[in-house]
Amino acid sequence: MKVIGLMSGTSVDGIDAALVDVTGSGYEVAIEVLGSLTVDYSAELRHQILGVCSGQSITMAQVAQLDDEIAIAFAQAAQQLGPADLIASHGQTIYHRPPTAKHLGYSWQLGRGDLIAHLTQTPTVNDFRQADIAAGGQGAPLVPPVDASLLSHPRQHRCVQNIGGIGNLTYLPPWDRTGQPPTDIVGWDTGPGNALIDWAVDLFSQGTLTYDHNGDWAAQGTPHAPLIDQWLGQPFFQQPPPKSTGRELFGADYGQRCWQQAQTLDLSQADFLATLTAFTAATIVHSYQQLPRLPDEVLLCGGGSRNAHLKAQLQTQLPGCKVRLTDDAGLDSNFKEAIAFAILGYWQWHQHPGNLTTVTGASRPCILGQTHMPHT
Ligand SMILES: Nc1ncnc2c1ncn2[C@@H]1O[C@H](COP(=O)(O)OP(=O)(O)OP(=O)(O)O)[C@@H](O)[C@H]1O
Ligand SMILES: CC(=O)N[C@H]1[C@@H]2OC[C@@H](O2)[C@@H](O)[C@@H]1O[C@H](C)C(=O)O
Repeated sequence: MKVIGLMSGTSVDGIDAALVDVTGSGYEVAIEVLGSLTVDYSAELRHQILGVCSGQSITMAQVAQLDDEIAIAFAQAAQQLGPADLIASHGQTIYHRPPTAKHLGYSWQLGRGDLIAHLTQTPTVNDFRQADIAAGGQGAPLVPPVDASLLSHPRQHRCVQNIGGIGNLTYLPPWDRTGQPPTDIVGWDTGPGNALIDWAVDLFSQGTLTYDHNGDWAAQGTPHAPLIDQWLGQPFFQQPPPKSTGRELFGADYGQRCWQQAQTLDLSQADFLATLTAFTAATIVHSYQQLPRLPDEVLLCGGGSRNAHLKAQLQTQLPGCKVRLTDDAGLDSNFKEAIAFAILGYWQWHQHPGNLTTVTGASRPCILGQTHMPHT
């Protein structure tokens, strides 16, 4: 079955799309990636989405307009990849509230599925996070079971580390990828990925740059170790899994507070970027220290895997693990999340549960997503 996976994440940079031929059943799926592309959001649309994510008030009419603009952009991205049997669209997260002891989680993705189905004349699955959340789960991360199916190694312990706007890990004990996955797979959000670095680069470049290319700017500075230790003391990092987070915590306000602290210590812009980058690496390593054991290999994906400075820091802080890219295990690190949603869509179509309760904390396995059929 040919499935198009569509994903735009917490970096809000654009839509990643992958056309994937998926075969097999359950966790024993096989894939061939037939095409992929990224469609950048227009500066105006990105600005609007970031505004909403940072808590800016908008009217219901503006929400409706934004929802449609995102759906149209997603449909156009799918159309560029050509016809498919199914579209699996994550949509654009504009709000994510993890569950607490008092209330269920809440997660809102814009880009309505009915409109994508109508515009592309292709059945479309979306709203992947809702069923897991209704069952008491975090609703995120959802990609770990796909990581298990595509990236488990028969003898080695692996971790897959996505570095998007937010970072998330999947811990994969050895598995030969037949039958049911091991019950000790875990995964959770590690904290900020590129979100804080992107925020600071945007500020320092007065909006002319959106990210620190290869980490070159951070590489010119010196990290401030006591500040990193202080930031790691924050409750999110002490909280046991399952856990998830978003721009609601690691957004502009958080970045602003960090920059104020750095200024009182007379840190230069480069020193601040070096500190944020080292902090991002430290949050990931901190999460790995909570695992049953350190992995033999860490496979990076997401845009942050192209930040050479961040990757080098991870390798230094995890001396016993080989830090590589998912490409080294045969999966394109730039499009892994889009490919993963194609598989999650395939699982919905075949009514196979998509969440791992050991990851999200949901009370039961759930069929994830809603399918919208096109009306001819
Ligand atoms: N060459 C590079 N050097 C440094 N950073 C890079 C480079 N290329 C991309 N990035 C970073 O990757 C980000 C985009 O990553 P990605 O597309 O994985 O994010 P995302 O889709 O929002 O992810 P998620 O949903 O997992 O949060 C950019 O905002 C930028 O910070
Ligand atoms: C609510 C939401 O959109 N969460 C994203 C985000 O981006 C990274 C991290 O936070 C992860 O938990 C999740 O995305 C990935 C694709 C997931 O669900 O596995």
